[in-house]
Amino acid sequence: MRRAFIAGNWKMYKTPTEAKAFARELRSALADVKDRDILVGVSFVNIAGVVEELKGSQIWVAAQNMYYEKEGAFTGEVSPVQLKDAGVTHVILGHSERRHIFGETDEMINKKVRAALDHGLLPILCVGELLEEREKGETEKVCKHQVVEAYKGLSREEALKVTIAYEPVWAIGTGKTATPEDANQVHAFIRKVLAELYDQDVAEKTCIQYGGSVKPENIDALMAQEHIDGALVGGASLKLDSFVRIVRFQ
Ligand SMILES: O=C(CO)COP(=O)(O)O
Repeated sequence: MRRAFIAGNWKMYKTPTEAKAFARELRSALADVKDRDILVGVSFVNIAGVVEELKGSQIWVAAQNMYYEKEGAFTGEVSPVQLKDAGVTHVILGHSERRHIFGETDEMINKKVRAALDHGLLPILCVGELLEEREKGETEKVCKHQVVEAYKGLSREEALKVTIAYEPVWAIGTGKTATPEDANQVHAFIRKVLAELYDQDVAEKTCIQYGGSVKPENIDALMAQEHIDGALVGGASLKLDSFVRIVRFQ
């Protein structure tokens, strides 16, 4: 059985002061939850405060992006070595907002996945199709391409360290969720791609989260699906009650 993994992606929300206070509240509200993995993905400037608040708890902290070089003249960028030292365990890579607003390519994402693993960070790789791609029936083709490109050069052992978040772009921040059955079908397909790239064991062990308008009202139905192992939650992770309810899915 795969362990459930619920992650909040705070995106570019919360100041350092707000993030610290929220992390403290979250820690106490979730203190008794031990049977699932929990993570918050925070802005770079919020890492130090949130890591401090969550130290010794079971809630992990992720960055939402990074550069793939370990150091150098890359003004404005943040390296995996810096992130590791700052206390994050995971890094969200290839989010659709990175791909579509900031022009990240599959090649860059592959380099970032490589660099994260080289420096002891666990990648959460986001994949997902645009609305027009879904309408053209290209969902599987797009997701396969993004997975194959991102995993290029990864050994089997490295592949086992990657979490995938399937986030259909048309469902992000729109209130439209893929139906649990539709999402499950794509998750099953992604597992098939992993079996082709590696083997059945990698396919079965890889955690695949769903993301896109996850809310307290739909989390239970999503998590009831065989191939949905968790969620990457945007808007609904910013409020204590809703994120706590999502983490406590039944
Ligand atoms: O992009 C997302 C998580 O990474 C999803 O965002 P929403 O939950 O706000 O739709």
